[in-house]
Amino acid sequence: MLRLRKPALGFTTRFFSSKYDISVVRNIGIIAHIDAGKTTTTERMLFVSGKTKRMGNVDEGDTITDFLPQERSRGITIQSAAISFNWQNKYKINLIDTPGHADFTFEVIRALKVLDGCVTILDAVAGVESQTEKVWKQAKGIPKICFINKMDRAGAGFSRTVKELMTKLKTRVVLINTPIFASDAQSGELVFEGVLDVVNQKTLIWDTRDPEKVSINNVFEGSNRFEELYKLKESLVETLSEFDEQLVEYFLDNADGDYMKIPPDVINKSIRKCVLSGQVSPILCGASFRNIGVQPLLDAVANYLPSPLEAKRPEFNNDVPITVSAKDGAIINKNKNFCVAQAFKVITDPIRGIMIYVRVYSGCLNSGFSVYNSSTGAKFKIGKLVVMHANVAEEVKQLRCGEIGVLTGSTVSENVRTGDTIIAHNMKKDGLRSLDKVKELGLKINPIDSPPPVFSAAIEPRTLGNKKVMEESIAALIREDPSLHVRIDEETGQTLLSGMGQLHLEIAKDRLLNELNADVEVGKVMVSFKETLSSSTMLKKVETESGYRLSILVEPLADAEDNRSSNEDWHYLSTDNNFLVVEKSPVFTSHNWPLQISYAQFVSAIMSSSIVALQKSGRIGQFPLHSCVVRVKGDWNVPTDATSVSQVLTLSRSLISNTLTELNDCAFAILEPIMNVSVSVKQEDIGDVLQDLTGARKANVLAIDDEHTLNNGEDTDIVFQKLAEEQYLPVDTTLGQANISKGATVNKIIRGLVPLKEMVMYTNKLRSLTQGRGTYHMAYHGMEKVTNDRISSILEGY
Ligand SMILES: Nc1nc2c(ncn2[C@@H]2O[C@H](COP(=O)(O)OP(=O)(O)OP(=O)(O)O)[C@@H](O)[C@H]2O)c(=O)[nH]1
Repeated sequence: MLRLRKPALGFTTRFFSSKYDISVVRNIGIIAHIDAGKTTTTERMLFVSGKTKRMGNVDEGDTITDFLPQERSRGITIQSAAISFNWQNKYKINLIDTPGHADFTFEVIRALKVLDGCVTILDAVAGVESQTEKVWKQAKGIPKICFINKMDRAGAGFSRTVKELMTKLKTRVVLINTPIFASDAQSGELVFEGVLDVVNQKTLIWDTRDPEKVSINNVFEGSNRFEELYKLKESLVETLSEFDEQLVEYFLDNADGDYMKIPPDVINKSIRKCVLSGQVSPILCGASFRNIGVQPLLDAVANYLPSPLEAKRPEFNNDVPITVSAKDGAIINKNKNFCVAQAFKVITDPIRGIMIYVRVYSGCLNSGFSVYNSSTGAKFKIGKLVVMHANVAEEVKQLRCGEIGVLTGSTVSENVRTGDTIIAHNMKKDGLRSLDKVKELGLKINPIDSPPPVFSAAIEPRTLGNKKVMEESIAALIREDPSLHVRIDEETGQTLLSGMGQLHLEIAKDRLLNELNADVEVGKVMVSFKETLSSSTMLKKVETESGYRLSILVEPLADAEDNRSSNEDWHYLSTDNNFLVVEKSPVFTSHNWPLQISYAQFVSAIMSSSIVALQKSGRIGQFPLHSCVVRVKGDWNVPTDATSVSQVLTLSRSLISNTLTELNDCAFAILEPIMNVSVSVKQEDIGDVLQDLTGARKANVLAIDDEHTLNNGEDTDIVFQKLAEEQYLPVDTTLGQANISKGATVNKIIRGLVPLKEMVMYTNKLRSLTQGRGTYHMAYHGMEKVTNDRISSILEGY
């Protein structure tokens, strides 16, 4: 028996204090459908790496990463938690465990923004579920490893899940290990006990009572697993050879044409190359709950996922030269001392106050640095820097290129929001003096998109005296979670809180009442409708005696996208798919900037006024505007001696409101959220469920498939179907050969697009139609114009 566990480091040990080697850093995320086992796998990773001394369990509510009271009581992940640990005393892994529930999709989006690689977890019984497909698409361009978890469950199908991965996610795969089962002496049933390691040509069998004990044995020619291993290794090498000529050369020159003679380091190098170029996804299997398969998964993270040196570059608003050096990491604009970081998460800690999570993309951030927020134009000093281990903080002096850490301190809280770009300069005392005004100070990493909120609820203080506490508490919630939105209804004066779903609003209510002690009453949860424009407004212009000049119009997003040119600068307005477009000024350029205020401050002022003006301007139901563009013409002017942007703010707000007021009613249309719904039912219930969906719920049914079908209707790819058929896969002994192609259960999946309004209270209806056997999952698909015959029913509810 070997012990695979590494010595515990404890929470406060800095991993690589003196010499910093960026190539050993792995910034990874764990993504999957709800309940696939993300948190359980994270918890086991922390244990086997020596980070924790005991294993937490989701079911007992004592995990490290799910530390919010709501997470522990409900057994689900609500917010993504970041934790750092090391592996093999060499690799430093910064891991983010993300939520699987569709209502918390923003948490996944913002984590993916700063991650370099992902582990996708799958439930071996459920296979590729709808949210897996969604997060896979969201993680486009990020190298991914797949871990087929829950191999211990009855009905687990390893090969069936691999086939689904290939056909539904359209990915090429290489099998790193496959399951090993043993026959239970008493029941005769197959019990999952370990894996066949294809790369190292070994078997790994876990002692489930002690997760650190693993029995590792070579598979020699003539032994009972050799034939299977040979076929798997052949398939692995053949797939890699399609993408890696060096491996073909090695095979021909050094391995005498024998797949088994290619050593693990050569295979690992080839897999790494193919994973980084996005050509294949390595597949591993295990049962985290039974502590099986986690160590090989961590090896795969270290071996195959990119370091920050190899990771995809962030997308910037401006073209700027980026080079990479092994010592310094990314160097932006040939300036080694130029630090660019992005804030991706804000939390309020009861002891430390506001904490801003950042990812450093170039240079170093030091505690006490003067920094610049190029998204808002604010300058401020950062306080302490810390690295988080879930909810435990370790103070550090510096965050270096590629690292993920947290900014703290009172100045930080007022000056940074989620998505902002932080810029620092490590050369002079006044770190900002020698930076290029537009190329460096104007550099912004594209912000983090927040999907539109689809549900809202009115919130009222129980007494008038509680109004201020309520407003401050809502502001604190939104600062942490920008996928929550608040607006005041102009007509009723009510405060409306909107979010991604019913659960999202329920959790927000819970936090307002119990964590933030806001004594509020929350009304009925209602669907959030929007309005949009079908034609542009007139251009409105203002010119003041003191020298301000602004020309603004509002247009439909589709029109602005059709006419997009390099002469304009696009800024996302943080909500409702709205944008601000600023046409380039021929007067104020990078070389000629005589103004006291910065470009970032000017843009930020118009962004704020646009957000407020667009929220109030719907004509038919007074809903917020969606998919619109506020365009500022390039002839704008600000007096050179103006030190504040308050005038820009006031003027732009009234221009936008006035030009929208002048539009005809027929230029507005109501939009409603449409959901991607999949309902899983028994064959005998399908008729009733279908009738209810297509009748009362106005569903557009796209497909009815067998569960585990390899064809997911919508966009089947013949090439991947064929590749999946040709892929060598071990027989799913737990299911029997026939089940690989036929599907293990008789459940049917109905997939369709349904207006969210018609899905309210669906849980109860489905329960009664299926005697509690049916389940469903829905996720936001998009906003669609409401047909004329439904407008009155929508307005009735408001
Ligand atoms: N049988 C079995 N159950 C598992 C395994 N891994 C996780 N589970 C169980 O599956 C359930 C969900 O596990 P979680 O780790 O919370 O799943 P998750 O993907 O983090 O869930 P969300 O974050 O809420 O989406 C819990 O009851 C776990 O005990 C496994 O390997 N085998």
